[in-house]
Amino acid sequence: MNASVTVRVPAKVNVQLSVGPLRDDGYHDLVNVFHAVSIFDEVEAKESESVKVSVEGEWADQVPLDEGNLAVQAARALAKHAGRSYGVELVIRKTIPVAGGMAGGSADAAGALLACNELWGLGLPLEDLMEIAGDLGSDVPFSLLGGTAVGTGRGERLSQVEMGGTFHWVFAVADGGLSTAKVYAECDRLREVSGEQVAGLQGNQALLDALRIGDAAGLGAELTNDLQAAALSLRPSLAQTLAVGTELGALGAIVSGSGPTCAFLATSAEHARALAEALSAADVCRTAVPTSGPAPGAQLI
Ligand SMILES: C[C@](O)(CO)[C@H](O)COP(=O)(O)OP(=O)(O)OC[C@H]1O[C@@H](n2ccc(N)nc2=O)[C@H](O)[C@@H]1O
Ligand SMILES: Nc1ncnc2c1ncn2[C@@H]1O[C@H](COP(=O)(O)OP(=O)(O)OP(=O)(O)O)[C@@H](O)[C@H]1O
Repeated sequence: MNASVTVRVPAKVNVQLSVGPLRDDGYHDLVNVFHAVSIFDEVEAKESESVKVSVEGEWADQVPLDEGNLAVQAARALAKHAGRSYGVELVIRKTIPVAGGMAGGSADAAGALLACNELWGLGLPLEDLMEIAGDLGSDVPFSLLGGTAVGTGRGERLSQVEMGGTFHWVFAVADGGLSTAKVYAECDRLREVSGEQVAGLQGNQALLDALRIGDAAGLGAELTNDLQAAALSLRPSLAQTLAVGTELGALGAIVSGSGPTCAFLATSAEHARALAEALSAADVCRTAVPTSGPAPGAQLI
């Protein structure tokens, strides 16, 4: 048994998010092309008699410290799977924005699964952890896997996408988050009002080809997010953030998942740095962060 284990887990952006009709269980079927990016939370797991959590970093005050914390839920779910009442002290070092559409809570849950599996010496294979992850949240399996992957079902059934290079991104982080459930509900409401019929869900071949050959311009042209209209309806100021990034030369601009973070695709690392500076100066976001993808999934460090 190790006395302490630390895991690093990436944030994500959805480069295609196609949303089907509301299911009877309250979820939506998706075609969800996830792409992990190099913004990471760290989850440290230390020996302890009981399950405890603390959070450090810029976003710490927005993260619950009780049973609502997804990392705590993950530790408990893993102990239950193992049939034991293990304890753990979890320390989350948060860099991923909270309620930002970048799967921050899911990252911490994935980190806790991997760290506790190691701390408790369980030796469960990734496929078992992925199974537990899917019950914790639709995005949690991808946080374990990382890279780029197509998610179907609720987004929890994953198949990895072959990748041909590195993409350079800027994330414009907003003040205040958006509730994922409310954004899905707003998507349903807007569809009801407009009478829009949801067509069959399928992967966009041009997008998958652009990912495969590392074609940033091709990827930028094909970015789509069915939740974007709903996020803009709930947070109209995001329209200006997207417009400014586009005017500043982004190859593509999109709301990240359920928002309110906006993602911009750049031509190079240098372009991403310049774009981030210009977005910050334009005063259309709280902060703009240059980064790249794909990033690896949850990893012991
Ligand atoms: C928007 C995305 O981040 C895109 O990757 C995900 O679809 C959301 O994944 P998540 O945050 O892990 O969401 P969950 O914790 O599974 O679900 C939160 C809520 O989002 C809605 N939800 C989520 C996933 C899905 N396929 N359909 C949904 O309608 C449901 O109202 C659900 O109660
Ligand atoms: N470890 C955690 N980190 C962040 N938020 C957490 C955590 N555990 C529980 N939460 C709760 O979950 C809510 C959603 O946070 P999260 O950062 O996962 O949103 P998100 O990035 O928009 O999710 P997604 O992109 O998966 O839809 C927060 O408002 C917070 O109350």
